Amino acid sequence: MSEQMSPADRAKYAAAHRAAAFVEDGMRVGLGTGSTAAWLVRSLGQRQRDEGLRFRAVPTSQRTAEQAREEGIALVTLEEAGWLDLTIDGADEFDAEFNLIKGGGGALLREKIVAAASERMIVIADIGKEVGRLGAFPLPVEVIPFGWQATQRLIEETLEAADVLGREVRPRLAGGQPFVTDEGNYILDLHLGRIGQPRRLAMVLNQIPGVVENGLFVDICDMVIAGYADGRVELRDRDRGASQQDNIELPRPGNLFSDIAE
Ligand SMILES: O=C(CO)[C@H](O)[C@H](O)COP(=O)(O)O
Repeated sequence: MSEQMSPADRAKYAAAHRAAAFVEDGMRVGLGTGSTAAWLVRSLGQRQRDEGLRFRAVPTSQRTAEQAREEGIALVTLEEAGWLDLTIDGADEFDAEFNLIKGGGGALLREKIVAAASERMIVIADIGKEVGRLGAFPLPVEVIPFGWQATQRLIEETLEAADVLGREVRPRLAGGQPFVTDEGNYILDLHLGRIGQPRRLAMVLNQIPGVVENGLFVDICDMVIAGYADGRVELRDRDRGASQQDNIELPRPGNLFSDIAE
């Protein structure tokens, strides 16, 4: 691997490269968003060039769509694809029950729709994203711009009523203005510290008027591929309840990859 890569990037690349091997000819594949997913898109582009792999992909963001086009990956809409064989995406946190926090990159809505419309979802992440309990990473909630302050207040009241300890809700900003998602919505980041019941919280949040979707992914992820800085990867399969370690020889990503390493 490239000498300039940080340990976290090496781990992300290892996980993404291993996950790319799960894509087969003719598949319809959901492509996630973020720096780990960007390594995946590069790895899949490489497989197309080296092996003649052919598949169609649904991107979860404009950012991923642009990168996939540059790699020559055939893109289709979710409407055109109908249903997907596999989605591969990053995560901000994952726990032992395969629950996730996603949306650090602001693409949680499309990411959840695409993952839920897939036979299988594989999460790729550096091992540092594993947590005993979700919640140290602020939970993103996508809200409609109309009356978003009222939605924020309703979320705060709901958290208070549910006795959630940390309940600071902050609008996400970009350049001093509200961050706008690909769907034209805003993001509120919930600083909770610790999420005791992710399934319950996900359901409660989605009942609040103005909330479009939240970044808790429960019962969606089927496999986690966790990467280590030395290139090792660990595959955890939800159905098999088993963990497998791979020591694969990683090809050097080279300078081509330096632009996508955050
Ligand atoms: O949910 C996401 C984007 O909305 C990303 O998957 C998540 O933020 C992880 O990003 P990265 O791979 O850059 O660490």
